[in-house]
Amino acid sequence: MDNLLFSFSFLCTLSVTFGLNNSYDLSNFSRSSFPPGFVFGAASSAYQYEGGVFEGGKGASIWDTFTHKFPAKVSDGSNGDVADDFYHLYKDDVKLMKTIGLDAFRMSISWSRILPNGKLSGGVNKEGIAFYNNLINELLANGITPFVTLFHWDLPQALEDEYRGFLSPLIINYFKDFVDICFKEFGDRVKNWITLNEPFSFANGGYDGGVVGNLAPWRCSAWANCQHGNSATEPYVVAHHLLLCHAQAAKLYKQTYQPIQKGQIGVTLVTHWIVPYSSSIFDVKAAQRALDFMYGWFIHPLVYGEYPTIMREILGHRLPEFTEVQAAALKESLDFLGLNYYTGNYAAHVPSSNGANVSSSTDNMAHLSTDMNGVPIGDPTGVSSFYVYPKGLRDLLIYTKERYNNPTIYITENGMGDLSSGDFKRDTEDSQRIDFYNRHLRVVREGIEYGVNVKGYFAWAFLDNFEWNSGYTLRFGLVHVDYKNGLKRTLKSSALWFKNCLQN
Ligand SMILES: N=C(Cc1ccccc1)N[C@@H]1O[C@H](CO[C@@H]2OC[C@@H](O)[C@H](O)[C@H]2O)[C@@H](O)[C@H](O)[C@H]1O
Repeated sequence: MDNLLFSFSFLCTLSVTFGLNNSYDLSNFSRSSFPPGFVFGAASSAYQYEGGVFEGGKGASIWDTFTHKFPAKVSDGSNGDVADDFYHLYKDDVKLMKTIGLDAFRMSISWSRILPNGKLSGGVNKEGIAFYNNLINELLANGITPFVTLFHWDLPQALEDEYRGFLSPLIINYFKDFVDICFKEFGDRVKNWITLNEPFSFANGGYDGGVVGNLAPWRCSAWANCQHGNSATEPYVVAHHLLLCHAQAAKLYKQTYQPIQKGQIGVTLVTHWIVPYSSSIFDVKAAQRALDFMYGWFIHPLVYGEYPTIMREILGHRLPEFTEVQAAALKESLDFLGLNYYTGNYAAHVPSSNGANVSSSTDNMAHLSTDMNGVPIGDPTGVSSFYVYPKGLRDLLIYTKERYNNPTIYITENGMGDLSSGDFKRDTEDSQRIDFYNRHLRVVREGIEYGVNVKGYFAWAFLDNFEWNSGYTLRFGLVHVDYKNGLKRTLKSSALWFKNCLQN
């Protein structure tokens, strides 16, 4: 049994042998439950929060284009033109962060707000620089540490039009020019940088759509109902360029800025935890394949400088190669790993496709499901594909420690969505969200006790916001936003629960 499978099976055994079971003591957590200096935060992203779509000199992003050209791809036909109007309301929101007692706030920088047409040659937008300086200063003035994501999917439309965005290797230098400005302008105060948010989701959602649904720029094969694209090849090209963008950005930061600014840089990856549908070796192997195709696709190159063996075996030349220099740059690129975790899935073996309808979502030869013999993997949530499965987060943390050299980890997103009911009381008295956070924070603490090097935890999300293909129909926030009443903010029960826990 190869060592990957061994470690995966080891993990399954562990959860039985050591009684790491599913029943949780639901008592509230307190800061003292976690190591000194453990960071508690909440997260956001530019397109989902800011609004100000064309204010202050901002250029169009692919999400501005996608939501305006294809409103039917968003369940309520909405867009981020206004969103939470964070662009204008951020000072009040920072005060709410302080009221809750958050240590940190994860935000992203809109590339097209800094470089309206994506490139230096198009000019730097000074109003964009000013907005992020004001936001960063407001956070710091209120004792809140900014964690800044440089790319959270909102690519400048101009780069998509001129070069096809991340399908072109040219994107690597354009991304480097963009992050150079950010390090230079904000790096004296920003000490926690995340290059990319979920390269898996951008590559799968933007170029295949099979797992996360169709995200901008909405390319995939014709048989999957896209006008342009190739689900069998483009996700791997885009993912390769995303990894090279990350490596270049990290190299620039470490060589030019880190010695003076003394910050740290990492990347945020997302994965479900994958459980074999049965104890048959076929399903155990299918689960490992599914994990490698979602998580290993990115973490393996970042730790070992190469894609998982199983991906190379299945994909052959569909999977690009790293040069030795690129592999070395990847392996040196992480000060920390950001992990986004939402749910678990079962995986059952399926034979390889007969050559028809090949896609990155089915290359793993695994059928993913959220139930076993009709029994769901956990409590349902407002998101039809997300079930509450805290054990998966613990198993993921232990797996990452054992398999990927025990990196420093921040949980950069964890949370649950409710279907927006329109009833204020129902939407703000969110007891299931309290239970969700309590159960997931408990397993983070178990992971730390097991020796996993977790340094912080960010709730997704700080505010209810524009939830991509779900628009405003889903609410993930600790803070309620009333879209029918001037975007009024109200702390939900979960925000008050966090406040209580964080002050002890
Ligand atoms: N949404 C993702 C991408 C994803 C979706 C399904 C399965 C795996 C990964 N990831 C993070 O989830 C957060 C919650 O995402 C929601 O998940 C459920 C979907 O139905 C909904 O459309 C999406 O916004 C996003 O707001 C963050 O911007 C993003 O970083």
